[in-house]
Amino acid sequence: MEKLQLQAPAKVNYRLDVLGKRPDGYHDLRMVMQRVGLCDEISITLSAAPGIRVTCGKKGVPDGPGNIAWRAADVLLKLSGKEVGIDIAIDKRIPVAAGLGGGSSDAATVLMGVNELLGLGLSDQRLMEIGVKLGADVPFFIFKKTALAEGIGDQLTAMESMPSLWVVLVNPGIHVPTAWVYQNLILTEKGPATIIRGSYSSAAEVAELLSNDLEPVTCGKHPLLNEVKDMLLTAGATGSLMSGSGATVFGIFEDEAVARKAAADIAAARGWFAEAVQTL
Ligand SMILES: C[C@](O)(CO)[C@H](O)COP(=O)(O)OP(=O)(O)OC[C@H]1O[C@@H](n2ccc(N)nc2=O)[C@H](O)[C@@H]1O
Ligand SMILES: Nc1ncnc2c1ncn2[C@@H]1O[C@H](COP(=O)(O)OP(=O)(O)OP(=O)(O)O)[C@@H](O)[C@H]1O
Repeated sequence: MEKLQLQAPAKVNYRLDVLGKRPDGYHDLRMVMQRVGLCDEISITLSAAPGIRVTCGKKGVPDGPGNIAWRAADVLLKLSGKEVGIDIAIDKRIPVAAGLGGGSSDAATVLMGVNELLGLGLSDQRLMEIGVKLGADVPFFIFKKTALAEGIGDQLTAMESMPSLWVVLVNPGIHVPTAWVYQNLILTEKGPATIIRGSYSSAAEVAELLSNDLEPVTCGKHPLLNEVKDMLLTAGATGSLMSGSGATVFGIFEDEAVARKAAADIAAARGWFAEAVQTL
């Protein structure tokens, strides 16, 4: 039957301001979110045998109903009322529990893919409303543009203009549960919020935007991450920051060769995950 082969990209947070805690335990945020060209490969196949089957085969990622991609397919299959089977195979390239939104991107990609395969005709807006119930980052991956994200991360406004950059992602094998980071965040009174413009035109301008309120929490527990940030700057990055709740750290570069050399040198020296990718 019908099959789709799709790519689910990772994201980095150029900025993450925590504005306050909500009565439901979630936090109000103000973020700038950017997709990057490190992708999970997802194939979705419709079959006659009813049920949803997810295979991933990556350590730390469950097959079956524990997988966020399974839950995404389940919502749409139930909504369709159809008696078909959905087989999902995920080739996981994005580090897990790494602040790169890998699970959220898989879920968003499955929502968009199953919508198409089952001919449901749901709008992106509707898919985003369904997606936010699976995870706060899911709507961003359906939006598909560099965004100012507010609310819990689901109120999205497209940035007017952002430069195409090289991003070096470095993960020293540290996995951090997002819920733990938010639970250990100490909210402090801050001065007036920095203005976020709609338009940035160079790595130097984006570097001025780089700031993440979750960084002190994760770096406090894993001080090695401060060293990773410095390694990226020494290797020529215009700026470096932890992404999301961590523990992946990224550096921004204008020059492809410098970015590729930085990633190769860090991977060779320390044996860590280090890749140079482009912004999407
Ligand atoms: C850190 C980020 O990745 C930045 O983009 C997101 O804020 C997290 O997005 P996510 O992983 O899709 O988040 P969810 O799966 O919905 O929630 C994971 C946990 O993070 C906390 N959480 C998440 C989003 C938010 N605005 N406030 C929160 O406090 C909640 O305690 C929740 O239990
Ligand atoms: N398809 C999936 N891909 C990755 N992790 C998954 C998936 N399904 C379930 N999980 C579980 O979700 C947790 C981590 O999710 P994910 O990789 O999205 O974290 P993250 O990259 O830190 O996300 P964020 O940037 O939103 O903080 C792990 O406990 C993992 O077992």
